[in-house]
Amino acid sequence: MTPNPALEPPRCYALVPCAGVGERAGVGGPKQYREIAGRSVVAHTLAALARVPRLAGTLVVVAPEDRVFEAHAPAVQTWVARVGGATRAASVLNGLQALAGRGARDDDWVLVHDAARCLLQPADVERLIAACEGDAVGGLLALPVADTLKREGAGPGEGRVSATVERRAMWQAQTPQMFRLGLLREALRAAGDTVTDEASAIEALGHAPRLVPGSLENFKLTWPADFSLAERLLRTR
Ligand SMILES: Nc1ccn([C@@H]2O[C@H](COP(=O)(O)OP(=O)(O)OP(=O)(O)O)[C@@H](O)[C@H]2O)c(=O)n1
Ligand SMILES: C[C@](O)(CO)[C@H](O)COP(=O)(O)O
Repeated sequence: MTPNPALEPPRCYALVPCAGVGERAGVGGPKQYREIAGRSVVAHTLAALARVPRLAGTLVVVAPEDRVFEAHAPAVQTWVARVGGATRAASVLNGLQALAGRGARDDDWVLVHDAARCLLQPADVERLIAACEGDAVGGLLALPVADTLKREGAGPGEGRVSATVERRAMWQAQTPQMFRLGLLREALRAAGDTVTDEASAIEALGHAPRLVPGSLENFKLTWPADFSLAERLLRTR
C-alpha cells in the first residue's frame, strides 16, 4: 500500500539564516564565513546540526549574490536557498517557502538557528525538541538573566544609568527557536520586518512560546571579541 503523507507524524527541519553582513563584528566580510578553530563559523554550526538524528533536513538561507557558501561549508549535507532578504525575518520567511518547496508540511516543526551561533551542541537541540514537540505552540532556547540590568539614559544622560531594571523573570533569547511551519509563516507575514526573532512574531499572534533553558556557550558571534572566545571554547572540545 502507498503510504499517505498526511498520516505521517510531523518531522523536524532546521532552517539556518546565513545571509547577514556582520556589521557589528567588523571582520571585513560576513562573519559566518570567518575561519575559527579550523573551519568557518557556519561549518561549525552545520556540523552540530548534522549530529542531531531527529532532524529530517537542514536548509541554509544565503544571500542571492552569495558565491562563497559552498566553499566555506564543504562536505555538509544541506539544502541551500539563495533567498536571503534585507532582514533576518525576511530571510527566515523566504526560507520557509523554500522548505515547503522541498516537501515540508505546515504541521512540520522548523528549528530556526542562527548561522552565527556556532557553539551549539546537539544536546541543546535535542532538549529543545523534547520540550516542544508535545507543546501546542513551540518554544525557544533561552537563558535566565544572571546580572543586574541597567537602563542607559538618553541625551545628557547617555553613558550613565537612568534606572535599574527588574531582572526577575527576564530571559535572553537564543536559537534554535522551534515552531510549526504554517504558524511561523503566518506570524512572520503578519509581523513584517519589525521582529528580531521568531518568538516575537509568534507572541504578536497572542501565543506564549515555551522557554527552554539553553546553554551559556550557545552565544551569538556579534562583536569582535566574540571570535577569540569562541575559538578558545571550540579548541577545548
Ligand atoms: N538579512 C539577514 C540578517 C541576518 N541574517 C542571519 O541571522 C543571524 C543572526 O543575525 P545577526 O547576528 O544580526 O547577523 P548580522 O545581520 O550578520 O550582523 P549585524 O546585525 O551586526 O550586521 C546570522 O546568522 C545572520 O547571517 C540573515 O540571514 N539575513
Ligand atoms: C534571534 C536572535 O539570535 C535571538 O537572540 C537575535 O535576536 C538575532 O540577532 P539580532 O542582533 O537581533 O539580529
